[in-house]
Formats: sequence, structure tokens, C-alpha cells
Amino acid sequence: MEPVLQARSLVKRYGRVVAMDHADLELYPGEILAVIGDNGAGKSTLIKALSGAVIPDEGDILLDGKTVNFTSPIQARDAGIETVYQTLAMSPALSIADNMFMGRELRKPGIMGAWLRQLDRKKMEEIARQKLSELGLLTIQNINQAVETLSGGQRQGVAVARAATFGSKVVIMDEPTAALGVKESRRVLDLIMDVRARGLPIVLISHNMPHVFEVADRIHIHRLGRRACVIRPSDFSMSDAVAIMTGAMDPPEDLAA
Ligand SMILES: Nc1ncnc2c1ncn2[C@@H]1O[C@H](COP(=O)(O)OP(=O)(O)OP(=O)(O)O)[C@@H](O)[C@H]1O
Repeated sequence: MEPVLQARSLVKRYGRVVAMDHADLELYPGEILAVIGDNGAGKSTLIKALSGAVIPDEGDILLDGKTVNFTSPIQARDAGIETVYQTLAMSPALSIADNMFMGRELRKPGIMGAWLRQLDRKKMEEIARQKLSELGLLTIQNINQAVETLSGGQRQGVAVARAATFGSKVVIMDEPTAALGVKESRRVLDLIMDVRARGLPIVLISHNMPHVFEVADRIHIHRLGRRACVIRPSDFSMSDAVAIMTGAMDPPEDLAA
């Protein structure tokens, strides 16, 4: 099977700091690939390179087997890679529907849209409502509610729904449960599994081992700017994964990258 998204030997230097040191990654169709690593291991830099926010100094990124050279996040987005950042990139005062369509607003059909540039609010609200309900986020009743009035988990839900709506190839999530309580994390984990069930592969960056072990199909362990190995959660314990991550344990020879 060909990876949907692949990084080959990516290098990124910031002065003397090597944030990526020949980093590889493969994401296969329909899977949740967790990326774990110690602070400063280079996870964010790798993910930013995949989502167009960082331009690598060396190496290749392939989407569906074809090399891509993203120079901005918009290009990655247009290619079908949606990223849910830790900061969520939302406008709190705007509504759920406005936030879902931010940057890709729908215009009214015909002259009203093309010439007068009028937005098709009704259509956007309808799609937003449909997407939220498809993902089981019906607790959010009012699509016109300002995002700032939502709980942390609901906001995360809207961000995931947005990514799932527009991501045609890949969804990347950076610490989606970091700021959430137990109940809200549960909902977001369920949501992540729903997105996978709908056929979209996911790259999930997380420090939360129980969450990673619960939802990931494979776990990419990043260390010192590169992939140390990839494990299956069923074959290893959480403490093994942490030991490999910190360097206390060598990655298994047959799995080492
Ligand atoms: N814009 C930048 N300028 C200078 N150094 C940077 C920059 N971005 C990242 N680095 C450095 O590159 C290394 C990798 O950072 P990165 O943020 O990718 O790690 P991380 O694994 O995501 O860490 P964390 O888990 O703490 O978020 C670190 O030493 C960091 O200080």
C-alpha cells in the first residue's frame, strides 16, 4: 500500500539548532498515526513542514506518491491537508458557521455572489449544521453562537469538524486534548475515531500516552530530530514507548528507522 503522505529525510536548521535531522514519516490510508517525542524532539517542526508552515532545507514530501513543495499553509490546505493547531486558529467573536468557513466562504449563486460578492450564509449554516451533526456534535445547538461562548471541548469539536469537512486527504492534529478535561477529551477522542471511520487518515501529535495508546493504529516515536522507530500499541507498553522516546531504551532493532 502506498502512503498517503510521506516525508523523506527532511532537514531543518535554525542556526546551529537542527530541528529536523533527516526525519521520515509515513501515513497510510485510513490510519491514525500518533507522533510522540520529548520536548524539543522536533515534532512540531515536522508537522509544520507537512502542513506548509515550515519550508524544509532538504528532503522531500510526497502526497499520494507525488512530490509537493508547499511554501505556505494555504497550499497544503488546497492540496487536501487540514491541520488543527493547538491554538485552534479561530475568531472567538464570530459564529460557529463563520469559523468553519473562515477563508473559504461560500458566495451566493449567480450575479449576487459573482458581482456583488454576497455570502451565502444560509448555505454555510446548513452545511455547518449538517457536518456537526454527522460528527455527533449535536449538543451545539445554535450554529450562530459565538465560538467564545463554547466550552474548550466544543471549540476543539468545531475545529475538528472544520478539518474533517475540508480535509480531503489528511487531517493533522496537534495536541487536540491538551487543554481538555476528562469528559471533553473523551468526546474529542471519539470524534477523532469518527473522522478515521469516515476514511480520512490522521496524524495525531500528543504527549498523552493513554490517549495515544487508545486511538493510534501505529505510533511514530520521534527523537533528536528524527524518527527512532514506529511501533504498534498492541506490541509495546506505554512505559516502553516513553523509554524509547527519552533514550532510556534503544528502539527494537527490527523496527529502528
Ligand atoms: N523558529 C525556530 N527558531 C529557532 N529554533 C527553533 C524554531 N522552531 C523550533 N526550533 C528548535 O528546534 C527544536 C525542535 O523544536 P520543535 O518545536 O519542533 O520540537 P517539539 O518536539 O515539537 O517540542 P514540544 O513537544 O516541546 O512542542 C527545538 O530545539 C527548538 O528550540
